[in-house]
Amino acid sequence: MKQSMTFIPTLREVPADAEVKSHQLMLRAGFTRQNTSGVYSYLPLAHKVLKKIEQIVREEMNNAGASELLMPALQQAELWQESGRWYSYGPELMRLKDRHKREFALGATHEEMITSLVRDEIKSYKRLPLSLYQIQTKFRDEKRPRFGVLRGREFLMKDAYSFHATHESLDEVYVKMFTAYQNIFSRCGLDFRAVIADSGAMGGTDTHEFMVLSDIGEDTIAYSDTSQYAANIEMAPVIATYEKSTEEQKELVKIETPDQKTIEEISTFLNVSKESCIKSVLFKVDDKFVLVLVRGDHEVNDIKVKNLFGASVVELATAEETIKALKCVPGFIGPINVSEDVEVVADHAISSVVNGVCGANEEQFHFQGVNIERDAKITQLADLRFIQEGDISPDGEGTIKFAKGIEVGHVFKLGTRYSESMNATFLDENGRTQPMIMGCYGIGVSRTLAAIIEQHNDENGIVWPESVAPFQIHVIPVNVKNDSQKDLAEKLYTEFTQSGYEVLIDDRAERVGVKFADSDLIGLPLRVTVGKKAEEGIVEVKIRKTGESFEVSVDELHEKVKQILGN
Ligand SMILES: O=C(C[C@@H]1CCCCN1)Cn1cnc2cc(Cl)c(F)cc2c1=O
Ligand SMILES: [Mg+2]
Repeated sequence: MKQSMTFIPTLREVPADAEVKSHQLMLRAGFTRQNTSGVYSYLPLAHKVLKKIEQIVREEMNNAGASELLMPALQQAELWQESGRWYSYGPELMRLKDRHKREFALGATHEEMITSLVRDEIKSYKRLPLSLYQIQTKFRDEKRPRFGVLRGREFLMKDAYSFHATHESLDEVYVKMFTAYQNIFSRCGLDFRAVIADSGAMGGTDTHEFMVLSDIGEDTIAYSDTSQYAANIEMAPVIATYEKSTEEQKELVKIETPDQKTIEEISTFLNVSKESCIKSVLFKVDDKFVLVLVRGDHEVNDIKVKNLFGASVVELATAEETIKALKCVPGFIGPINVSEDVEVVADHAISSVVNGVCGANEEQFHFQGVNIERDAKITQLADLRFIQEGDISPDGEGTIKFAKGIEVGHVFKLGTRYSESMNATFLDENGRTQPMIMGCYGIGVSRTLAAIIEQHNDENGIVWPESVAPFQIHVIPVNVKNDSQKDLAEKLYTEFTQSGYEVLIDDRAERVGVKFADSDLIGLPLRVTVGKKAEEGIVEVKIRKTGESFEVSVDELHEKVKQILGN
């Protein structure tokens, strides 16, 4: 491709509103432009990288036995009404009406679509298992689109779905997909971890997320410092046990604690440890109030609360709701003398608190000498806190450390969540009608592109792994007005292209400083500069990754390039 003919609008300055490296570099290197919040165009260089990533995805999906198809983005509301998700999803699901006022969703995902397609055609166990996938634009009206294409409202996803007669068959395909994902992200040059995840509203059992390690990742990974254990912190179970102090139980005493609300303030004001404070957090779990107790040095894990109650919505109660439910302003609430319509549950660590402190459900007052099993009515003790660094690893080996990750893949064992609600059944070998067992497997293709940039860049720009680079070689004539430089550069461009390399030539009449700065920004693996020594048949080769550069005679050049780029 000739740069004078294509469209690579590079920027000298770092755009102010781009907070993360990949967003900055995609704008500066002319890979993307934002059209509106969360909506982006992928310019020619980004488009070529997307195609490279897609090609890797296709090869691995096909190798895992899946067949590619393409489903509609326009999804009739009836499908989502059958699964119930038309009602359970809120503003994130983009909806529209056609000219006949019929309602549609813009595809946020395709469980309903694929299930309705397969149920009409597959009736016998003999036709199972079946794995299908697509690579298509998804629409999700994110509340806070940010970080460029990392969290957009329109993005490219590979979504695969598998259908099975038995759970064993699903297990087999799940492993094949898991392996395919490991291959895909390795081939994209990513440093990633597969972590045990929370299946959330998807139901089903096993689920893993593929996380690219990055400080700007929104997800927190809890991993063991000695074993292979790694989980999304949302679901990492806590197996720690707590020794109970032997001190005598004291009387319950109400004390004045003027304006002392947080655990920090209370433990300082009363000169007690955080471990002996009881943190009370009021949630709305679907449509009822639940007061969750955790030890003062722990945090409530709202996903665990959600899973404990099998709820679809769990939200922190507002101040008004708190006053309504507990007859007390936030900051002084607690589990003692709580009205019947508030359920109180506690994390396991609470049972080790002796003579603790908690809110008195009276403004400006707390209780001391609190012994929960004596003074309050707890309906359940459960694992309700976030795991912390230093906790014992859930597999019993080593201690937990945290890392931030960008979720680029997510695989689920769905079970019959959709086949039952949408009546996708088959006749098993005994002639009995059964719901199909399903799996689903997603990769954020456009997010993967940005994640690669997050992990492959330096102070001068992007440093593409060769496997996904938009081009392999950047030929740069220093001065296109000098015939020997111009002719040699074009000759090399033609020869490299004929040898099968993908070549970008900067044939613009720009100053060499601009060309080199743009070349570093765009970040192709290899640069061949044709400058003053063109007459002597000498060019300069530069390796983008290492910064190493050296002069090479033209007749050794092809051999040298072959060594560096492989092929
Ligand atoms: O997408 C999945 C599960 C798997 C992931 C792999 C590929 C197939 N889908 C989970 N999820 C996430 N956000 C969503 C947002 C909206 Cl607005 C929606 F309507 C539905 C979903 C939704 O279902
Ligand atoms: Mg996910």
